[in-house]
Parts: sequence; C-alpha cells; structure tokens
Amino acid sequence: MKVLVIGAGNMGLTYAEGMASSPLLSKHKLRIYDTDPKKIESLRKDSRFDVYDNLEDCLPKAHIIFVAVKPYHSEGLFEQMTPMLNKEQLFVSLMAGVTLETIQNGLNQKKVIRTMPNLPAQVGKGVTSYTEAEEVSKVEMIMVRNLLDTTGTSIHVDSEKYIDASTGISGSGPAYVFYFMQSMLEAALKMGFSDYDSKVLVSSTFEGAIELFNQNNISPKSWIDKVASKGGTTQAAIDSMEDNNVKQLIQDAAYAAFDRAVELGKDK
Ligand SMILES: NC(=O)C1=CN([C@@H]2O[C@H](COP(=O)(O)OP(=O)(O)OC[C@H]3O[C@@H](n4cnc5c(N)ncnc54)[C@H](OP(=O)(O)O)[C@@H]3O)[C@@H](O)[C@H]2O)C=CC1
Ligand SMILES: O=C(O)[C@@H]1CCC=N1
Repeated sequence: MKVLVIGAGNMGLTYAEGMASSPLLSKHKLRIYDTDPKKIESLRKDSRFDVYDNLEDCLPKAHIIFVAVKPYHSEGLFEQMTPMLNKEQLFVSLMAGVTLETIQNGLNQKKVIRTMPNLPAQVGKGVTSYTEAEEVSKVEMIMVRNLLDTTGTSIHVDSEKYIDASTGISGSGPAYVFYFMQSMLEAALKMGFSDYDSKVLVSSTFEGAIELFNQNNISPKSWIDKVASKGGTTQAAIDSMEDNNVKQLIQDAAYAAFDRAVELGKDK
C-alpha cells in the first residue's frame, strides 16, 4: 500500500511517523510531500520516509492520501492535485473545519474520510475522531482506522457535526490543558519556587491526577471530593473557581473552538 502524507507540519509529520511502521505499507516507505525546502532537506535524512518536493512524482501512484495542510491552503492544493487523481484513490483529511463536501468538490473525488486528530499523537497518545463519505467501503475504513491507530486511539463518529465538536474537545483540547498548566506554573513561580521545582510540582500533579482518573472508574467530580476536606484548602480553591464561573468559561471556550470549526467549513 502506497500512503502519501501531504504537509509535513505538526500533524502531518506526527501521523507520518506513526504510520511509517504500519504493516499495511508492506515494502513501501511512507511518502511525504511538502512545499517547504528546509523541511524537505531535513526529512530526506530520515530513512523511514520517501520525501517529495513535487506532486507529479508521488500523487498519481498513491493509494491513500492524507491531507495535512492548513485549511486556507487546501483550495490551492486541491486545484493542483485534481488533474493527477484517479477514482480508486482514497483521501483522508486531517484539516479542521473543511467539510467532506468541500473536499469532494475540490478534488472531484468521492472517497473521502474526515478526521480530527490531536497533538499527543506525537507520543502515541493521540485520539482521532473520523467519519466518512458514503462512497468509502468498509474495507477502506478498516485500513484507515489501522493507520490512524498507529498514533494512539480513534473513535468513529456518525456525522461531521461530531468532527467539529471533537475539534472543540480533543483537537484543540491539549491547548486548554497547557493553558491550565501554564497558569499553575506562573502561580508556583510567584510563590517563590524555582523554575525546575515549579515544573516538577505542576507536571507531577497533572500526571498523577490523570493516572488516578485512568486507573479507576470514578468521575473527576468524585476525585475533587476526595482531595477537598470540609473547610480546607482545596475547597477554598474550588470555591474561588466556582465564584468566577471557571467551569462555564471552559465550556464556552470548547464551544468557541467547535463554532470556529463550523465557521472554517463555511469559509471555503
Ligand atoms: N496542530 C494541531 O494540533 C492540529 C492541527 N490540525 C489540522 O492539521 C492541519 C495542519 O496543521 P499543522 O500541522 O499544525 O500545520 P503546519 O503549518 O505545522 O503544517 C502544514 C505543512 O504543510 C505545508 N504546506 C503548505 N502548503 C502546502 C501545499 N500546497 N502542499 C504541501 N505542503 C504544504 C506547510 O509548509 P509552510 O510551513 O511552508 O506553509 C507545513 O509544512 C491543519 O489543517 C489543522 O487544522 C488538526 C488537529 C490538531
Ligand atoms: O487550531 C486549529 O485550528 C487546529 C485544529 C485543532 C487544533 N489545531
């Protein structure tokens, strides 16, 4: 199976690295195409990949094509791709917002899968939601799921609405977690801890809390109750967050990302 990734940025390269060892590739190396000469030069040193700087050499013979450019680059890219395509090819978009219909019309192709990946895929802990156009077969879905799973876990969703919704939760979500981490780091520094100690305090706290959550079937709310003593320090912190409506603000932020994904789809 010849698999091509178009766009070797944060997402494209992450997925390329995950998929490079997939048995589905059999004897073929993972193929990557990008327009940035510096990226191409550095990727050519990586023996896991066949790296291309023009589409003519890699696109016509590819079986599965992952598209991982920014949404605003997709229109120009599609125009360039269209004359080189054949009807057997399968397209997998990693782009936020861009709809199945836009991709199908842009490429004049029917077999399209839309996904929403996330950055922890870089360490094999990604989560990818995906959905497909009706022209994609069950066998093709299984192959693509196998490829996506090389970066972590994936969930199939029934409609594109849930791709946009998962953009608001898991796609953009790592940035919300980093925002919370950054806020706690800054608080630790203000309290007088060194850079190193602040980092250890914050990262261990996140890691430990996630591990507790993953190893037990208990809701985050119940875990809060286990940390908070009546009239104690945690309750003071939680009361402060509740008084400031932090939960609602976080939900508003997730919806802002969801809404923006829908809007990006309409921009096309
Ligand atoms: N970053 C993330 O956490 C997530 C990103 N996504 C989606 O993934 C997609 C890629 O995002 P990200 O990886 O962060 O972006 P990057 O900018 O890191 O990567 C995009 C890459 O594509 C290259 N490129 C631009 N135009 C073309 C073209 N016509 N042909 C081939 N390559 C091209 C860019 O080169 P140059 O730099 O020179 O423009 C760059 O190397 C986006 O659509 C985004 O919505 C989805 C979920 C999470
Ligand atoms: O910010 C973005 O638009 C992309 C999609 C989800 C994460 N990054």
